[in-house]
Amino acid sequence: MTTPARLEVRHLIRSFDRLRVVNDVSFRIEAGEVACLLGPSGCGKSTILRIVAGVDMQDSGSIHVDGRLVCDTQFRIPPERRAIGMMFQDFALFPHLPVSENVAFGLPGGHAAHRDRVAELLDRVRMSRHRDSFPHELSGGEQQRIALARALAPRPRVLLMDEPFSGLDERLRDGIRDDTLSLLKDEGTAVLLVTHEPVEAMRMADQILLMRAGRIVQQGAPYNLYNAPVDRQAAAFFSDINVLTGRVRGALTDTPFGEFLTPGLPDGSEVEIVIRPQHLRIDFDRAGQGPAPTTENGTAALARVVRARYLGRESLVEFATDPGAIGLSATVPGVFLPPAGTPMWLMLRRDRVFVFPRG
Ligand SMILES: Nc1ncnc2c1ncn2[C@@H]1O[C@H](COP(=O)(O)OP(=O)(O)OP(=O)(O)O)[C@@H](O)[C@H]1O
Repeated sequence: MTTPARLEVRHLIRSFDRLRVVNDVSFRIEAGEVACLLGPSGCGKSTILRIVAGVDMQDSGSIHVDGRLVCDTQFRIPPERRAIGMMFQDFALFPHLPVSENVAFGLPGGHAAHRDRVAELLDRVRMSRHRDSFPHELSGGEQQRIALARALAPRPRVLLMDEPFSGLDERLRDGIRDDTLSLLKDEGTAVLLVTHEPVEAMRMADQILLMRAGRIVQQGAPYNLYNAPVDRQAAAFFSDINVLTGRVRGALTDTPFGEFLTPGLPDGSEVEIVIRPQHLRIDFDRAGQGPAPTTENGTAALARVVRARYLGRESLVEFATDPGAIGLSATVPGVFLPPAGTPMWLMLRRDRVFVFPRG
């Protein structure tokens, strides 16, 4: 028998006005693991969070914590007895209570009974000197740290976080995310975090649950989602993509970059060959006839620069193939700004190409 997960959600379904906004969603999160529900606005992420928290009810499916049933359609443990903590986007601190009382709010007996735990958490989030301040005296980042300390104070088995960094200044976010992650790991709680930002999910998650229209379309480690997306949309969620289209003939598809193996797809069917801009190779030998084909990079295709822009850490160069005028983008580290019209040879990193039947 497998060990029960800290949080397990089985076959969750929820409809509003006969529209299924959560459509047969299942996943497991282990203790100490951070899972990110990632997807575009309206795909059902917050609805799942609310059902797990107990403030909304599913139409079917069940929720289990450490193997114990928390809620199905017949049985329901009330939210306050689920050992599930919640941290909201707006932090929802109590304005009339000082920091220490805010942190102690969910603890039976309040601050007086739990001075050590409150002090430990305030120290951990580097807010000890603000213990007597009121929320309005704190910056957004400081309020976030108090909200985190408050959510963790009762040692919840599971912590739910709904876009917890979205209200923060962009420049502060990376640092706060990293501090939050290290505290969550030390506490060993299972975390279900909702976000619509791929960068945030990549940075925070042990496991990403990628959602679209009420379903989980792919789940796994950030590395797997980035490097082995299930379809074109999943690939496009994490970065810009280049797409070449072609038709299968004898398990091969011909493109300006040579033939690609497309086994298992019927003759005549259309395929999309997807590549991220950082995996398009530019050959800098501009005057020559182009590099010889290699197994790693396939055949080179001639293209002309349409536009080049400097983005800070890298440059983005847009090309059109010659002939064919297929638009392709490549990112190049540092400053690389060739003038429009410059001919260049391009190659695709074959091991980084994704081939999908055309959707
Ligand atoms: N109480 C409700 N009554 C009717 N429709 C609802 C209700 N709650 C959510 N919905 C609808 O369900 C869908 C999913 O909403 P949900 O808030 O779960 O999406 P989300 O992925 O969290 O989006 P966002 O990132 O914008 O918060 C939306 O179309 C929303 O309008």
